[in-house]
Amino acid sequence: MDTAIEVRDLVVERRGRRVLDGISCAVPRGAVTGLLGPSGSGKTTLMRAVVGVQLIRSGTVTVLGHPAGSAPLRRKLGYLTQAPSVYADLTVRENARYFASLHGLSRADADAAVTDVGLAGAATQLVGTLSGGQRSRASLACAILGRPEVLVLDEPTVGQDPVLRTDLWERFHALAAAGTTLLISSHVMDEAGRCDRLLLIREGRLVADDTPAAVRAAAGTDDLDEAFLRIIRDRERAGAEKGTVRS
Ligand SMILES: Nc1ncnc2c1ncn2[C@@H]1O[C@H](COP(=O)(O)OP(=O)(O)OP(=O)(O)O)[C@@H](O)[C@H]1O
Repeated sequence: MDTAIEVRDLVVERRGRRVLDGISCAVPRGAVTGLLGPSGSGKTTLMRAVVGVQLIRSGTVTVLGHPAGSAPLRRKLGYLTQAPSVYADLTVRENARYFASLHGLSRADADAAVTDVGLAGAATQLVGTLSGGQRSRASLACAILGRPEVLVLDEPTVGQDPVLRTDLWERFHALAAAGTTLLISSHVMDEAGRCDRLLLIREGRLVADDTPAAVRAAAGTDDLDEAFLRIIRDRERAGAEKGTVRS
């Protein structure tokens, strides 16, 4: 496997509480990897560590062979945060063109990104007047327009209707087919099946790192929601048995 992101023994504490507890995983290049887990399980924290904006307690995070957050990665990594990061007093197009200019890209590149996220019809609308889902797509346009080698997208499909979600997933796969590495978080299990690989995280620990097919097979169910529950139950049972042996 050609690895784009490598995480080793990552421990993160926030306000004195351990929120990532020794995570190790590898994210393959040119594929869509889903980061799935319940609310508060540590998905955003892991993504922040990959982007290099999270203070870490120990461990290493390497992206395209460089330490996370280091200068060579600045132009190579795009990050979509959960909170839209576009200017409310500019139109969708003005935002995209502004971010394109920062990357030395053309207006045509900016307009293409706006079209890619399905916002061509709202290009001249002020971001402050968009719906939540549209605003999130305006942010997404700005994250993808530099054609970064690695895209870290924190819940990019929240608030989108089913048709748009399908369009966005098709776009993600088209980007991966063109060589982009995508790490995408979601807590919606029906999106897990759309990923090439899955990282399942719970309470700051990785509970699965495999393809959706292998996760289904290991858990003995086609339903990924159920598979996730079974994996957790099995781990808890194994942990309890270990505890019994020790005592
Ligand atoms: N700024 C912060 N200060 C202290 N603790 C934080 C901070 N941000 C998050 N946490 C805690 O870290 C843990 C992991 O949070 P994180 O945002 O990474 O989870 P998540 O899986 O992305 O959740 P969600 O799906 O709800 O976005 C949670 O217990 C959360 O309360």
